[in-house]
Order: sequence, then C-alpha cells, then structure tokens
Amino acid sequence: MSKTLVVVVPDADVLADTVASRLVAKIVDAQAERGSASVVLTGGRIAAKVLRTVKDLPAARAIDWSHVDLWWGDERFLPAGDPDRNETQARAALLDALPLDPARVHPMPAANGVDAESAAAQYAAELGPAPRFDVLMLGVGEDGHVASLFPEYPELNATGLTAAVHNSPKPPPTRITLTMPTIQTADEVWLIAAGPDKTDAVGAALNGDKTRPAAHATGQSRTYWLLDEAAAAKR
Ligand SMILES: O=C1O[C@H](COP(=O)(O)O)[C@@H](O)[C@H](O)[C@H]1O
Repeated sequence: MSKTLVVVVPDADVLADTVASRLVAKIVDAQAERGSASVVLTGGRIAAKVLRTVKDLPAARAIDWSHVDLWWGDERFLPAGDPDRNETQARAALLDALPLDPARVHPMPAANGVDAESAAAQYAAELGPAPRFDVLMLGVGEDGHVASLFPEYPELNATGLTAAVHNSPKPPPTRITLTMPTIQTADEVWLIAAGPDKTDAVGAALNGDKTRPAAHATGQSRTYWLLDEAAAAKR
C-alpha cells in the first residue's frame, strides 16, 4: 500500500541538500537493482536549486549518468532554448555538465512550428503506453498546482498521458503537462516546496483539500512531501 511521508527541514538551502542527496541515493539504488533509473524533473525555483546542488555532490559520481532516463513533468510551451523553459533551466543547472546519453533525455517539445496539442501528443507517444518512473519530482505552486495542473482547470481531469494547457494563470499561458493519472504511475512522487508563499497551499493539500492539485499527486509505493519549515507551517 502507498505511504505518505512528510519531511520538514529548516530552510530552502537544507531542503535542496536533502532532496539532492535523496535523489542521488535513489538513482544509485535503481541502477543497482535494474541497471538504469528513470527520473521525472520538475521546473521552478527549488527544483533548479536541487539540481545545482546535485552537480556539486561528490556522491553523484557514483551514478552512471549514461543509464539515466530523464523526463519532464511539465513544460512552459516556448521556443527551444528560451530561458523560461524548464528544460533550459535544468540543462543550465545540471544536465549540461553530465555525461548523459542524449537518447535517454526526453524534453517536452518546444513551440517551434507545432501547436501545443500536437506537442502533447508527441510526448505521449515518446512515453509509450506504460511509462515507468522511479521518482517523479514536483514543485508546488502558491495555488497548489503541480506540473501544469492548475486548480479548477479541465486538464486536472484529463485521462490521457499528457495534456496541453491554455490560459495558464501563471505565465507563460501555454504549457504541456503530464496528467494526474500519469503522475500517479510513478513509484515515488516527491512534492518539494520552500518558503512562506507555499504555506497555505501545502497546508490545504496536506489537510485534504482536494481542490488543490497537489492533494492528488501520489506515488505507487511512496509519496514524500519534502518541505522547509515555512512551507510546512500549516500542515
Ligand atoms: O511554472 C512552474 O512552476 C511550478 C512551481 O515553481 P516555483 O518556482 O514556485 O517552485 C513548477 O513546479 C512547474 O514545473 C513550473 O512549470
């Protein structure tokens, strides 16, 4: 049965250290078990901080980066290389410094001559019918959104693997996202949040407010809420 665990640490710096260490250990364990690891990255500020921390962790040298599959939970639908794309930020924070196998890095399509619906369908095809993720990381928005699944937006009830999102309340307005059923296929889901602007959303989701998308994001074996004290203040 799936278990939910809440980990609270003093501040955003300690949170980034904590998540980075856990991520390295999780990848090393998955590779010991199966020879490879499959990780879903998230966008946002704490995610970039985590990736920058992984870059400087000596323990990360235990990872065979050529056998790591990287996916994204959502993407800001912008042209390739746009500094606001989650992919661009992840590459700058960590990926460009790693000996990854390019065939195992799966960014969501960019807005270069394709519409968001086609791009979402293209990503679903790349995922295949039964994606397998060891760990899926999610930032949590001030409104409790995860990936690009926003409160009261129809994509929250989407049943395919991916969805296009229009008129997002947070810029940019067009996005691509994994759907909630896809998120829920992950072995472990990690919800990561830091700072006082996340207190209300995290508190509401952890107290069962189902209008917050974060309240629905659960893993098959474990769901971890990885929080700093400010974000956890109303849990
Ligand atoms: O736009 C996005 O924002 C959320 C949360 O970001 P944060 O900076 O408030 O931590 C992020 O999880 C999502 O991937 C991203 O597209």
